[in-house]
This record gives sequence, structure tokens and C-alpha cells, in this order.
Amino acid sequence: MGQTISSLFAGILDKLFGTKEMRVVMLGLDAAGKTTILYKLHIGEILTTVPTIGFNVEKVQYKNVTFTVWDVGGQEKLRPLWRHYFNNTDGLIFVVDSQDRDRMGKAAQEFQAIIQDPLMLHSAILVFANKQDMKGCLTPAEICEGLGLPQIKRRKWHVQSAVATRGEGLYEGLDWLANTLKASAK
Ligand SMILES: Nc1nc2c(ncn2[C@@H]2O[C@H](COP(=O)(O)OP(=O)(O)OP(=O)(O)O)[C@@H](O)[C@H]2O)c(=O)[nH]1
Ligand SMILES: [Mg+2]
Repeated sequence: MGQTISSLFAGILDKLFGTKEMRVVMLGLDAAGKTTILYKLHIGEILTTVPTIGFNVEKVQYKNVTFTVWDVGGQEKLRPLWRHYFNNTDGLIFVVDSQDRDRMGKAAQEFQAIIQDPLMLHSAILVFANKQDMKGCLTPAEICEGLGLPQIKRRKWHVQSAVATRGEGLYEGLDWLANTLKASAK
């Protein structure tokens, strides 16, 4: 089963990236499930670095695709440093812990700051409404509303229900991102 899932992902990534260099950045508050998603994708070894800038950055290289992952719950003063990673970002994946009602506002604030950055204006936005297995969690529709997605104009975005620990929804989300990036590359 694990093998099947990873070959499905590999197939999607091959389809998605072709020969063009692609950069996908995955962000979200701490504990949203980013690292879990990265491991579930089985796409390569995670290189975790603890840089002097003060937050953990994980990178995975799959052929010509670079996935860069880090949490954005950090201090405000680190925010300008994120931009270093935004340059030439084709796809943004934002992960939300659907059970963390208390920090939905915080997640939305960070999300808006990211997508309004001039370097991010052209990236397609995939949101994983993660931890949908948890009782009483926010629904994908509530997360969509909470992040302010319906108000976003002229951007391609999609909210995907997910349970990262079981690998659920990840394939569908990446598939959307693949098709969207392919369509906009034409
Ligand atoms: N119930 C449930 N737990 C999950 C799910 N996804 C992740 N978790 C758990 O949530 C916790 C945090 O997951 P991580 O993947 O470490 O989160 P992260 O976003 O990488 O967090 P930071 O590295 O701190 O920014 C772990 O205990 C995971 O097992 C999910 O879909 N459902
Ligand atoms: Mg992590």
C-alpha cells in the first residue's frame, strides 16, 4: 500500500514537473502537519537544517522540484526573511490544523501576509485542511472562509480536506496543484 501511494505521488510529480524547474513552498503554523505530509509523500530524503535565522527549514529535492517547508508561527521580526524563500515560487501549500480553532485567526493573519507578498502574487495556492479525523474540527468550508479565500481575486486556489497521518487527501491536493500549474505554464 505504501509503495502504491508513493508511486502515485511519483507519477503526479513526474506529470507535474516535466522538465521545468519548479519551486513549491509549504507553510503553516507549527504542528499543522507539514513534516507529516512531507514524509507521507515519500519523495526523497528530508534535509532538515537549523539555520542561524532562527527557524527550521526542511527541503526535499525530487528531480527538478524543490519543496521547501517551514513553520510561520515564529516571531514577527523573522518575517522579512521568509521572502528569501518566496522568490520564483510556483506553488504555495498552506497547511492548517483544522482542530486548532483558537489559532485560526493567527493562521489567517500569517496566510494573508504570505499571499499578499509581491513575490507570491503569481503562485497557485493549495490549502490542506488537515486533521479532518479529529472530532469537532473546522470543516474545509469553514477554513476557506476563515482564511478569507472567497475574497481573493485573480488567484488560483483550492482547499483540500486531508488527514496527513493516513495520507488522505494528499494525492488529490497535489493533483489539483499539478493540473493548475500545468495549465498556467501553457
Ligand atoms: N490526528 C491527526 N494528527 C496529525 C495529522 N497530521 C499531523 N498530525 C500530528 O500533528 C503533530 C504535528 O505534526 P507535524 O507534521 O510535526 O507538524 P509541523 O507542521 O511539521 O510542525 P512544526 O515542524 O512544528 O512546524 C504530530 O503529532 C502529527 O502526528 C492528522 O491528519 N491527524
Ligand atoms: Mg515540521
